[in-house]
Amino acid sequence: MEINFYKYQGTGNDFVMVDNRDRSLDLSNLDLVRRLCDRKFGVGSDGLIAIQNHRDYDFEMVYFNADGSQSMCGNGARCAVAFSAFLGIIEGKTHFLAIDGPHEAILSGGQVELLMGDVAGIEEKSGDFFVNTGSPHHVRFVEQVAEYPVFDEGKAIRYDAGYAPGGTNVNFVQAQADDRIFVRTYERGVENETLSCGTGVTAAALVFGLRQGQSRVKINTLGGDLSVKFASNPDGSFSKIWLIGPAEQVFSGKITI
Ligand SMILES: N[C@@H](CCC[C@H](N)C(=O)O)C(=O)O
Repeated sequence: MEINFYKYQGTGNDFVMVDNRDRSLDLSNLDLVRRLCDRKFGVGSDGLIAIQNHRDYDFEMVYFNADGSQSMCGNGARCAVAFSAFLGIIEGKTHFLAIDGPHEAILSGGQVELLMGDVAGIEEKSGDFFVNTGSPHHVRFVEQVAEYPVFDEGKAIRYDAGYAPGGTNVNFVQAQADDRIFVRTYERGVENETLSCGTGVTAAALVFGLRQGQSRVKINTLGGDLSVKFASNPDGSFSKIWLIGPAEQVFSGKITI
């Protein structure tokens, strides 16, 4: 059996995308998901996204990490919006469903503005921070993020007993200006550093923006530039959180299964 797939990247976070409106791909087959994401034995990606029909939304995004686990993916959602426009499901604006609930997005040129879910607040963790932006994120500020041992430190925190059993993603953040940060992320489910993580930079931007009194933060990642704007509320929560950045189709092909 052959299935058409597309490859997308959003600031270097890369995804195998499948139009699964006909449900031809069996998403309960996690061995297949893992094989397609494998960089040696498959297409190779940080995750796989299936676009499916939904009665109440333009589409549903079903996201898997490369290891077959599921969570919310901000960069993946931006790519899913671009892919849905490519498929003719949506035009400039959309209302779609992801694992953490409904989202809105605006697509203009190659840029996607994604409305994230509201965030309940920021937890302090012995000088670091924890924020759930649809996926769990530990945030640590460091001096020289370019030289920081992201894999080793990220893995240690990801598997820390305090985050068991689910674990967490881990973001290392360097302030570059009053309204700009550099972020490197160790992602659970990929079990490695990725070039960018959308929910991760959102978590880092909320912590940094609140501290700096900024409602818009620019973010550099190893894979490119993003920005986050948000409203902070008196009770410590955040709303109207927009993650903004590029999403691009890089190639397409056929999967033989
Ligand atoms: N790369 C993603 C995050 C994907 C989910 C994460 N690895 C997890 O399991 O929590 C993003 O862009 O947000």
